[in-house]
Amino acid sequence: MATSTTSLNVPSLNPKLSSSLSISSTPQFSVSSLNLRTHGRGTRRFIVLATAGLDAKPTVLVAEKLGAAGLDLLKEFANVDCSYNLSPEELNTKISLCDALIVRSGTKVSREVFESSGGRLKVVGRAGVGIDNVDLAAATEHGCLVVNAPTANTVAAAEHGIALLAAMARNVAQADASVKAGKWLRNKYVGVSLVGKTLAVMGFGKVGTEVARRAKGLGMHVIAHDPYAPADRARAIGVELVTFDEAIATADFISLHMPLTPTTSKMLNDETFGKMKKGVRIVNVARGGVIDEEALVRALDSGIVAQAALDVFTKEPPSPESKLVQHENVIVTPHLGASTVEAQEGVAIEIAEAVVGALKGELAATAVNAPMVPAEVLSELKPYVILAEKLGRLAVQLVTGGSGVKSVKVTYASARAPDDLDTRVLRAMITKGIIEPISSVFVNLVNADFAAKQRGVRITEERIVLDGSPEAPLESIQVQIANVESKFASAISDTGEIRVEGRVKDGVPHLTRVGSFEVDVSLEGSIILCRQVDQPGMIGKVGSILGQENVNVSFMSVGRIAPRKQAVMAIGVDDQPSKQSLQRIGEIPAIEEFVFLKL
Ligand SMILES: NC(=O)C1=CN([C@@H]2O[C@H](COP(=O)(O)OP(=O)(O)OC[C@H]3O[C@@H](n4cnc5c(N)ncnc54)[C@H](O)[C@@H]3O)[C@@H](O)[C@H]2O)C=CC1
Ligand SMILES: O=C(O)C(=O)COP(=O)(O)O
Repeated sequence: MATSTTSLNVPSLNPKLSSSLSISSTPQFSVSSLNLRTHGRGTRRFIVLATAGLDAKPTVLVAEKLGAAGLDLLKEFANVDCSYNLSPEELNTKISLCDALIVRSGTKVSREVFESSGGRLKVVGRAGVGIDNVDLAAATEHGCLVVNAPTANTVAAAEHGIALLAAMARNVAQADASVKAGKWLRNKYVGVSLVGKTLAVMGFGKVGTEVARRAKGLGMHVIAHDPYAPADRARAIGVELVTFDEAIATADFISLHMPLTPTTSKMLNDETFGKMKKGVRIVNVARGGVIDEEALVRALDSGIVAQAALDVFTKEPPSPESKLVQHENVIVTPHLGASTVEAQEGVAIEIAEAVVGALKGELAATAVNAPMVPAEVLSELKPYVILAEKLGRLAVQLVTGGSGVKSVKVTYASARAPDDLDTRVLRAMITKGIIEPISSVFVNLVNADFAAKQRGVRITEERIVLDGSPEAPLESIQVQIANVESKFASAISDTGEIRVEGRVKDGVPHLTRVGSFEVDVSLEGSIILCRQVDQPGMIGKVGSILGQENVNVSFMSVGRIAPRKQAVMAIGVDDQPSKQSLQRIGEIPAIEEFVFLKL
C-alpha cells in the first residue's frame, strides 16, 4: 500500500496547536509534531486528533482475536496486551491502563468502559464495520476517537450472504445433517431455484452492492431499498432502487445489509412480515437486531416466511434452546460473515494502521465520531486553526466573570465559495478556545460540539463571500459573544456584542479588531489591551513600565477613532507582567481601562 508522509514544519506549528489538537494528554505523551498522512487508498478524508512525540510506548489492549499482520504492526509502536474473553468488570479494570482498545463484534464498549478509563483511553478501534457494540455518544463525550475498518471485510460478508442464500434455497445444511445421521431423503430436500427470482437487497452500501452484483451473476432480478443510496450507483449495475414497502412486497428473497441503528432496529416485525409475499426467504448477515426475532418465528410458523438463513442474532451467542435457531426452516452460522483468512488479515492491518496513526497524531481516515477533513485542506487551514482557537480564548476572557456565554457567532470572510471552505475544524477550535478557559474540560475535535451543547453554548456560523482572488482560504475570522458584559468595555461593538477579529498575515495569526477598534498585534505570547485618549507618549509610558520588569514587548499597535480621540492600544508581550506592573499601567492617568489576556 502506497503511503506518503508529509511532516509539517514542526517548529512553525505552535505547540499550543499541538496540544489543542491532542486527545486527552497523559504524562506519557509529549507534543511535538503534527503529521499529515496520505493513504494510497481511494478515499482521502482525515482528521487530526493528536500530536505526540512519544517518550514511552502507549498500551493497546486487543480484546478479541486479531490477524497476525495487524498485531505485528501494533507491536512496532506500542505495548500490546492481547486479553481475550474479558468479563465487563475485567475490561473496566484493565482499561485505565490503556491508550487504545481494539475490539470486534463480541465486546461491548459501554459507557462504563469510557468512565473507567479515567481519560487515558484515546482511541477505540473496531476491527470490522458495525460499531453498534460501541457507545459512540459516550466515546464522544469523553473525547475518545472511534475508528473502524470499513472496507477489508466487505467481500467476505457479501460472499457469506451468497453462500447462505444458495445453501438455504437448496437445503444444504439440513440435507447434510440428515445424510450424516444415516438418512437419504432425496424427496424431502427438494429446493427452489434462484434464477429469475427477485432479490431485494435492503441496505445498498458496500456489502449490499457486492451481494447485488453476485446475485445478478446468478441470474436473479435484483431490486434494492436504501434511503441514502444514489439511484445512479444502483442503475450502473442494473439494480432498481425502490421503496421499503415495494421491496418487501415483491421479493422472493430478502437480504439484509443495513447497519443496526435506532431506525433499523426490528425493521422486520409482525407488521412488515405481514406485507411480504407468502413464502419469502430471508438472509441476514447484517445484525440480528434488525429483525424482531419472535416475530420471525411466528412468520416462519405461519408460512409467510418459508426459510431464513441467519449469521447474526440479537443476543450472541443465542440461547441453544432458541426457537429460531432450532426451527427446521432456519439455517444458522455463528457470525462468520467477516471470517475469512483474507478478510481478517485485511481488517487487522486496516485497524492497526488507523489506531497507530491516531495515537501518533496522524489523521484518521476512518473516524466514526469526528469530522473528517482532507489532509490538503487541513494543511492549508493550519494557521487559521491557531487563529480560531486564540480568538475564542481572547473573546471569552473579555467576558465579565468569564462565564454566562450562551450565544457565539462566528463570521468567516473569504473569497472562496461557501462549499469550498470546510469550517468544522475552525468551529471546533473556537469552541475549544471558548470553553477551556472557563471549565476543566479538555476539548478536542471529537467532543467540541458536545462540550458546547453541554454548556448551553450555541455557536452559529456565517459566511461572507468576498470578491477577489480565492487563493487564501480565509480573509478574516470574527468571533462575537452576545448578551454578556465585558470587563473591557471597548471590546463591545456598536451592535452590543463582544467582538474580536483576526487574520493570518505571512502565516502568522494576528488580532486585527477589538470591538469597533482596528488594531494589529500578532497572536503570540499574551496581550494587554488599553483604552486611552490618544496622545503622544503613551506607547513609551507603557513600554517603560514593562521594560523595567524585563517583560519583552513583541508588538504594539494603536487603533483610534480619530486623532486625539479614544484609542485602543494592543501590546503583545512575551512574558507575563507582574500584578504591580499591570497596576502601574492602569494608574497611568490617560488610560481609562485595560485588560491582560493570556493566549
Ligand atoms: N456478518 C458479518 O460478519 C458482517 C456484518 N456486517 C454488517 O453489515 C452492515 C453493512 O456493512 P457495509 O455494507 O460495509 O456498510 P455500509 O455503511 O457501506 O452500508 C450500509 C448501508 O445501509 C444503508 N441504510 C442505512 N439505513 C437504512 C435503512 N433504514 N434502510 C435501508 N438501508 C439503510 C446505508 O445508507 C448504507 O448504504 C454493517 O453495518 C454490519 O452491521 C458487515 C460486515 C461483516
Ligand atoms: O464487521 C462487521 O460489522 C462484522 O459484523 C464482523 O464482525 P466480527 O469482526 O467478525 O466480530
